[in-house]
Amino acid sequence: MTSNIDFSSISRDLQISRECALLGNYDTSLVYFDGVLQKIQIYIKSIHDPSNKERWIDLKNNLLSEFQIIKDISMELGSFKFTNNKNSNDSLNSYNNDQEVWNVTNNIQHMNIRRTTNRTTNKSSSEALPNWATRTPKENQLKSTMAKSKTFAKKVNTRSALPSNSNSSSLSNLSSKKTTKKGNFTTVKSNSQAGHYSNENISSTSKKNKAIEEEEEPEQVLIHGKPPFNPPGYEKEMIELVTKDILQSTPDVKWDDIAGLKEAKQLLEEAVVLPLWMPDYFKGIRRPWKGVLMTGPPGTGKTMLAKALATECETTFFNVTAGMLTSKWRGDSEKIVRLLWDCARYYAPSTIFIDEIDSLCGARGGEHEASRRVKSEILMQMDGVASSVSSEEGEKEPLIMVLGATNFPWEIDEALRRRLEKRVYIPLPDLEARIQLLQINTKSIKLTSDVDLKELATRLDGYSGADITNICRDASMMSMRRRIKGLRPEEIKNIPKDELEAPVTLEDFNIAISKIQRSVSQADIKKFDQWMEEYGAN
Ligand SMILES: Nc1ncnc2c1ncn2[C@@H]1O[C@H](COP(=O)(O)OP(=O)(O)OP(=O)(O)O)[C@@H](O)[C@H]1O
Repeated sequence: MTSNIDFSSISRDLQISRECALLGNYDTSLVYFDGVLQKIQIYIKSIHDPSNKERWIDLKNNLLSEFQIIKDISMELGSFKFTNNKNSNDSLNSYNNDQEVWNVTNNIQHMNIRRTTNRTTNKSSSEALPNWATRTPKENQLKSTMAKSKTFAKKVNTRSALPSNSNSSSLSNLSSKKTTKKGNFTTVKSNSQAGHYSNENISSTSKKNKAIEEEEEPEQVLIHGKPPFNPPGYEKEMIELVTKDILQSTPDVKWDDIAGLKEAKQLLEEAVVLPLWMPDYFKGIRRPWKGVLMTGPPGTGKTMLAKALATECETTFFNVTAGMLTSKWRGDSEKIVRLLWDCARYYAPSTIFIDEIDSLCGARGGEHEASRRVKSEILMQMDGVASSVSSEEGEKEPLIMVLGATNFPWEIDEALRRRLEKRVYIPLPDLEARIQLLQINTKSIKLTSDVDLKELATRLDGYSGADITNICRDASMMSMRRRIKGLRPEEIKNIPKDELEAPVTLEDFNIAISKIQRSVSQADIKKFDQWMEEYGAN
């Protein structure tokens, strides 16, 4: 079921994305980048050969870190907020001359693009990573730019929030702990140093930047009111992988962001919420499900469902791909699984989402030793968790829901299948869901009157949610592409924003639809139907 990947469109979009980033147009850059990552993700899901898959996963991870840098810069720039205080403009002007802290765009414009040699030159074209894939911007340079812009943002925010006649003593009330809350997460941060720096001459920055960075107390994130998880006996790097990369503070997806899939939403909610509400009832034979498997074609919303479940049910969300558990920790792979479950118990109630769970199984004949060990440990943890939750002793046991997702359910062996007791099919969107998808994806853009979403949805029969999102993204960029065609970077930078915001026309959609093919074939759907008939349980 290898997807036909359109390398040239990925290459073009990545190039546009990087150019936009270089020009300081981060929002557009992120939209393109997101599209590229999604296409690559769909392709990865369709690769069977483990070594080829691993190469593409590495590539995706490299691109993800590039994406994250652009996202961070964009967020930092967004945080440069000023009060209405008329002095705030003056403050800003005084910083403008400070090349060290202000030249964000210029620094990025002048960064070089690193080219590394493609080590896969002997591979066939579908196996070898294309040239564009191995280029990444100088991350260090971007990161140092980020550090500067962060420091700058802190100063500007601190300074502009102050009354114009403020002095150090009147700032003592700022030296308290500041607590912000988002979902299950509370951030406690001491800003006691704010007063020290706010009245100083900000243009002599570098020493003070350092001072701020050195003196600042790290943020303490409390999850479910608990301090950071830091068990003895594990390497720091391992703990960081689980608590920073796998544990996702704010999945921030709501049920309403997901088109269709009503039954899946209901089933998942019941599987997690009811045992939380009625722990006494869900004991013995009524114990909660050990795990739920979501299966279906790529790009149908499985990951979104897992994230929404965690958001809506307020459980701590652990988002992991099987590859993350096996690739880096080959020698120690079961240890990372134990740590993951310990962490999930600590922050319970928790949802552990394991994407590409099929890659832990050996049905393809290529099971690595690491995969085998990870799988056995997961099975043991699931058994352990389930038996403790169902304990009759009246103890309140931590609730951990394991959610697996796969595009290859037939690859999952019996042992794992048995633990994933509920098996839910996540299908391609029906007409109603396609209309909703188009509505969700076009809610922030203007459409001309000839665009009829219902008619478009009818034409998009057989397209996945991800395909439809890509079509909307592509269509929404058409007018911008027309406008910048043939222009030089300086000219592009000077185009007024409203000229780039022309409404999207039916013709734009037609062109996008003609370029983006259905990523799922009828034969694939048939395979899922057969598997669900035999093993489905919902
Ligand atoms: N039902 C849906 N509602 C809204 N957006 C959707 C839906 N299905 C897919 N999408 C869009 O497609 C993208 C990919 O979806 P998601 O990653 O959840 O799919 P998936 O089934 O997990 O795919 P894969 O199997 O490839 O991991 C989402 O970011 C979203 O933009």
